[in-house]
Amino acid sequence: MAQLLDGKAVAKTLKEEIRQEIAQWREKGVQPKLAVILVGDDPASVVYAKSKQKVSESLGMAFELFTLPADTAETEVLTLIERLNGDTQTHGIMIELPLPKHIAKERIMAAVLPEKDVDGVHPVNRGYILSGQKGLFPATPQSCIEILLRSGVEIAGKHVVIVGRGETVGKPLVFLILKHNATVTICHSKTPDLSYHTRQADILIAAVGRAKLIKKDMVKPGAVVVDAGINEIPGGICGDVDFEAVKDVAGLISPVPGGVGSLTTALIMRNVLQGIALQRGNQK
Ligand SMILES: Nc1nc(=O)c2c([nH]1)NC[C@@H]1CN(c3ccc(C(=O)N[C@@H](CCC(=O)O)C(=O)O)cc3)C=[N+]21
Repeated sequence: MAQLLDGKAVAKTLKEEIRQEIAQWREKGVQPKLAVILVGDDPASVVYAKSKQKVSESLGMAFELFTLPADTAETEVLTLIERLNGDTQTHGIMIELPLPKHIAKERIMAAVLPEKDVDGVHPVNRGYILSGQKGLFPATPQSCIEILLRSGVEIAGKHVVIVGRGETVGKPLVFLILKHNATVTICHSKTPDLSYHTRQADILIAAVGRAKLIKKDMVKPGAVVVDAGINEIPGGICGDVDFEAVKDVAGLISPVPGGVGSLTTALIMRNVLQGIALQRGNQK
């Protein structure tokens, strides 16, 4: 039986660090603040926005939710973003996705000031992750890195196989992993003989959004398995890894829930703090 990569325990330590850093800013007269824009009433987005509010407040971060009706014009959303870009009291801005169809997601994502783009979706930040520069990067790929490093798993020199090439997890993760000096293979739905590749992994990361895709015979004995998937199933959520089977062959494995997902909200908060540093020009 594999050992667990305990996301909840890692999140607790991470939140404590963030809470302290927020307290330090407040002592200096800066109240870190996150603004979230929710257009329409996508039920998952409502839950995620509320969860960010709860975590913000528990860490001493100010939070404001802007809820706009589903038929809000794109220009109106852009006007709100412009106002928040210019508001020195707001350090992080994120827009809950999906947006209603009449709004061009790309224009919205490009409108947020890169230094306030705590979701890491602005084209400039997507570029910085490639070039290895300081920037704001998406929370879920950062969560994969943090759960490994903070559980004592070395990344450098390992063969990391990522399954999934999505814009929010798989693709950005390639560059974060490379920065940690691992060798990276990226696989996806069109990869022939997927299990050949996954069996080569010292560290296997699943981020495809297909429930229990990764089976026992796809994992090298003793490998570290990180599950970044969140799939809704009757009665709850499950990951991209068939946990019950894979736990018998892996050396370490992250559960869902209680794994990678436990860190993502905290990493949004850390991005707000990173954003403050960028906004002040002292690249921290
Ligand atoms: N519009 C939008 N906003 C988001 O914020 C958003 C999104 N879409 N799409 C997906 C990602 C992922 N994300 C998570 C946040 C918290 C947990 C979390 O706290 N998970 C707990 C379990 C929570 C439960 O039991 O339901 C855990 O894994 O331990 C997970 C995942 C937000 N996202």
